[in-house]
Amino acid sequence: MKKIILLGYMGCGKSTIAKTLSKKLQLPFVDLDDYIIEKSKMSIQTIFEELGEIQFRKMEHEALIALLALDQTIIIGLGGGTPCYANNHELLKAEHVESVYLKASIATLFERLFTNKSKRPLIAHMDQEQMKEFIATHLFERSYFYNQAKHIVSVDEKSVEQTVLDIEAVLA
Ligand SMILES: Nc1ncnc2c1ncn2[C@@H]1O[C@H](COP(=O)(O)OP(=O)(O)OP(=O)(O)O)[C@@H](O)[C@H]1O
Ligand SMILES: O=C(O)C1=C[C@@H](O)[C@@H](O)[C@H](O)C1
Ligand SMILES: [Mg+2]
Repeated sequence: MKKIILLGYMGCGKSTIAKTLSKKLQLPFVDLDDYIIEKSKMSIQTIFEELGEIQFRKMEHEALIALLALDQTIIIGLGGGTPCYANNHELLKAEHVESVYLKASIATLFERLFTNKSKRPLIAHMDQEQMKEFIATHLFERSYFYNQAKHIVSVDEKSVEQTVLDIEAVLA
């Protein structure tokens, strides 16, 4: 069964876009971070603080394997780092997977993340300048993995509705 996967940097809009896409395509949507929260009964911040990032990455890898194996066509919104750890980017090359990289510029990401950083442990403690520098470096490091998606959709200066239309077009 097909899996439509949205991936990209924190704040690129995976969760937001997936909700609208899910209504439009009449397909269930599972957010990988929410799935981990539900299974572990812990918030992402608590997992990072109490178990550490390495344990989070293991939980994330197992959650991805479990969702890809579901006998159901669904939309999955990945965590920002998911394609960049374990062999997750290889799992995304499977034939039944349609992966879509929601590509956002540093400026777009900064604008969306600065006002909304508290639930994102990697950036929660940063000031404006630190965050700009962090996003630039981190996005550069991660782009190698993101660019292996089967489809790339740019999200800069687009409404949620426009991005959803663009995703539908690449999936058609
Ligand atoms: N055109 C737009 N498309 C998507 N999100 C937008 C747009 N304009 C503003 N936003 C805001 O940007 C933020 C995107 O965050 P969202 O949680 O969807 O990203 P994410 O990729 O799921 O991040 P994370 O990897 O941290 O889970 C939201 O606060 C959303 O309301
Ligand atoms: O970019 C990342 O590494 C992360 C993004 C979020 O979706 C969460 O999965 C977590 O905060 C880590
Ligand atoms: Mg999200």
